[in-house]
Amino acid sequence: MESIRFTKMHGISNDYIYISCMDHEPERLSELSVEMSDRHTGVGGDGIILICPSDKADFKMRVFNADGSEAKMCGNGSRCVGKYVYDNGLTDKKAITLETLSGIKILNLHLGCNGKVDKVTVDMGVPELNTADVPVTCDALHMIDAPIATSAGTVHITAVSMGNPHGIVFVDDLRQVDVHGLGRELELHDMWPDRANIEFAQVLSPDGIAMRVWERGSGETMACGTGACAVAVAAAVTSRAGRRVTIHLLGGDLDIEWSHCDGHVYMTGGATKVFEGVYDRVS
Ligand SMILES: N[C@H](CCC[C@H](N)C(=O)O)C(=O)O
Repeated sequence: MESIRFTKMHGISNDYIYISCMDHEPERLSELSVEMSDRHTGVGGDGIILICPSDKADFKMRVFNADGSEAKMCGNGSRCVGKYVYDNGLTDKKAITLETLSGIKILNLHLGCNGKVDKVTVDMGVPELNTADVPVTCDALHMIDAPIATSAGTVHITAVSMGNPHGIVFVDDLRQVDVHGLGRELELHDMWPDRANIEFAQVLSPDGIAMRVWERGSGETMACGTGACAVAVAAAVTSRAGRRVTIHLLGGDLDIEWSHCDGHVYMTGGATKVFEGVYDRVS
């Protein structure tokens, strides 16, 4: 039987199981994610996140959703990786680079009064709106408020990639949205060659947006960092809000700025350690 040491952490309640692979990487990672993510028979989480060595950056992050699919980027997860590597003494740097499947990200770590990381700002890079690069099947160069027929009637979708695909639906009242039914339907819509994360967003003010998210491969989560960035970009390109906004998610708030200077999206939010443990792998 293989025993796997892990640390449970969350980024505004988007909770993952973190496994250090600095010395050894478990096999059959997709199966392991399904097993460990189970909230009844496993540790419980939205997926697993591996912290690995890198020859291109200070560290490498791999993300597996609860259904075992591998994600190319995880905003909330990257903040927790920053906390993990600093608080566990793997680095003494407060600005670190993180290799992901969607490129190198830069993390700036903020310490609390206890000297541990409590908040992180992540340079999430440049958002991608070209439909071919999201990817989403669409004749137009960009998918902006495009009408899409669904079982709940026509919805209007804006497609954005933050290294992973997102479909954003702006609504007048989040309380009226069937996030689980419509979210799953849109995640699996055939316009997405690789499925997509689906965000429902209600603009509250020029600098405040509430959202809920149905994540590809994990279902509704309490928060999604890349999703919050995608919502901020979609709100700006459709003139619904400014380029510096607070996104209010079920699990907490994220501050997002889409910089006029370099076109990068910067996300700032919390990172929390819950507990450590050892998982005895069953299969
Ligand atoms: N929760 C993550 C996103 C995971 C993305 C994953 N669901 C996918 O793209 O398949 C975040 O904070 O950005």
